[in-house]
Amino acid sequence: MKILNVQQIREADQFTIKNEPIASIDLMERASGQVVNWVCKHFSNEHEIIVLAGSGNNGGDGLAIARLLSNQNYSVKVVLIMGESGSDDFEQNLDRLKSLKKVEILNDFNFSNSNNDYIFIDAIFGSGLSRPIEGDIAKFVQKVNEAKGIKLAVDIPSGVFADEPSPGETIFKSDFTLSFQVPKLAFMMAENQQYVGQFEILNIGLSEEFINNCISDYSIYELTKELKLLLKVDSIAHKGIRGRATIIAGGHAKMGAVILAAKGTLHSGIGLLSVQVCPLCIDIIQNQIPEALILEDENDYVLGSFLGYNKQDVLVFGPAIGFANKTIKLLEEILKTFKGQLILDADAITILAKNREMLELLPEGTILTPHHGEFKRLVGNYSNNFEALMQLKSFCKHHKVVVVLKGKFTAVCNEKGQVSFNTTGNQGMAKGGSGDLLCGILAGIAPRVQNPFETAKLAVYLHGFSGDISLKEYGENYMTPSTMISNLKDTFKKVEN
Ligand SMILES: NC(=O)C1=CN([C@@H]2O[C@H](COP(=O)(O)OP(=O)(O)OC[C@H]3O[C@@H](n4cnc5c(N)ncnc54)[C@H](O)[C@@H]3O)[C@@H](O)[C@H]2O)[C@@H](O)CC1
Ligand SMILES: Nc1ncnc2c1ncn2[C@@H]1O[C@H](COP(=O)(O)OP(=O)(O)O)[C@@H](O)[C@H]1O
Ligand SMILES: [K+]
Repeated sequence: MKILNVQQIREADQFTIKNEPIASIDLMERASGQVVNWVCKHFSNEHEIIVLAGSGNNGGDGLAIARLLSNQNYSVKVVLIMGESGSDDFEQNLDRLKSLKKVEILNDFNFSNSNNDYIFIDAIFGSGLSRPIEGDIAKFVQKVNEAKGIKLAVDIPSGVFADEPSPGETIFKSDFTLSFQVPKLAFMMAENQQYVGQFEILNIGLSEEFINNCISDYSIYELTKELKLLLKVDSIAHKGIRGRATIIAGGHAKMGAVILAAKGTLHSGIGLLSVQVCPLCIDIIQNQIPEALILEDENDYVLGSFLGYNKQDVLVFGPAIGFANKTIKLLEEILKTFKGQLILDADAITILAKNREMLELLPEGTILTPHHGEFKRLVGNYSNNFEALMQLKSFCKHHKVVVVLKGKFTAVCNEKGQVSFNTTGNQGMAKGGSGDLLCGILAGIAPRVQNPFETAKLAVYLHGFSGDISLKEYGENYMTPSTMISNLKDTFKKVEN
């Protein structure tokens, strides 16, 4: 699903109006109708509706929504935030609303009576917001934020800038944002989560042709039939064609990361899994993961032996591996020689950040999986996710690699600076070991997907999906990376069918 910027959305509106053709007021009616359908589906007409309308087209939507909900027998009041004159479509909708005579139109609202059954619909500002909300409007928004009731934003919460950090202090806090046709980039930024709440994309029939032709670096990942086919196992398959993966992670007394990654790889369909381990840790792997072949390191406490790896399709290097000189040398040797798919996580990323000359050795198409702390070590500090995104794009373009920047809405970026956001996953995954499991899934599917960007997007999706099943099954506190491993079962079943 493509993410478009405000300028592109405006052009899509205009293109649709001209070429469908449809009058602007009718397009507004169609958009408002979609909001009303959504409200009717989710909330009964026992709720009291308060529409907060600005004077632009977002306000025009609000007035149309008020009329249409009233026609569906909801009790509706409208608060005009900026007076009675506005855009042409606003004024036309205000006339239509007045002639209906069923909806009370106010210039202020007494919030003291509001209760949890109230639904406040924010149609103050939409994508036309051009400066922070200030003065009386800010005070009003503040009051709504403090009031009891369900909060719902039309298109975008008032005060959120769609394509850049929102500069204002006062921003409408929605429980739900019903956005027209395409998601906005701002929705993918974790700092906006408190304003956006849960977002839904409503199809308002803007020209598909126009949207398909729009160029955008940003999209939201969606599983397609083609992607599912990549994971299909041929009926005459043998282990050799399902790929060979080696995990180089952990060290003495740090075997948890290895086990989580290894199980992730195995349960994602790899043909042959090898694990490089210190001699003292061999028993742990053999007990925990009998399927794994052991590559014995010559060091007792850290990993440092270069073992060739020339038959391997994919190598994972880094989780809990530490920073011993031998380990750094091993990574350097691998960067210089390994020809398959390399996946670098955790300590490997910190090693690169501290030994910057090694960054120049990164093979094209390497997948790196930093969380924000690790990514800042690579690119320097940033203060919001928009800045992080710019750093992400320039890092990937410069080094010709794929980076999985982990967090809420994990961003996967390729060497062209194209970014795909993931919407599966949840807060229950914020536990040590989740990242190790992701590395394992990446390695498990990489040999079959055969493309680092597609591998990374799909693995992040599957990882989050198993997290979502775990959330349902065990709850956000009880769930662990280990429950997610068991939930890979249902994740893959879904993909396979
Ligand atoms: N035909 C179309 O173009 C469609 C537009 N739609 C709606 O139109 C919205 C965009 O409408 P507009 O472009 O009129 O923009 P808005 O409705 O967001 O309002 C912009 C108006 O507010 C003023 N303004 C901006 N920031 C302000 C601030 N901080 N304080 C005070 N005033 C401020 C602007 O100068 C402008 O007059 C979309 O979000 C969507 O809800 C939908 O009806 C779908 C169709
Ligand atoms: N609030 C959240 N919402 C969605 N996903 C999350 C959230 N918190 C963590 N995750 C996911 O969990 C994983 C955590 O990885 P990481 O921080 O590397 O963990 P570790 O190194 O401890 O294994 C990432 O894939 C991240 O996207
Ligand atoms: K709004």
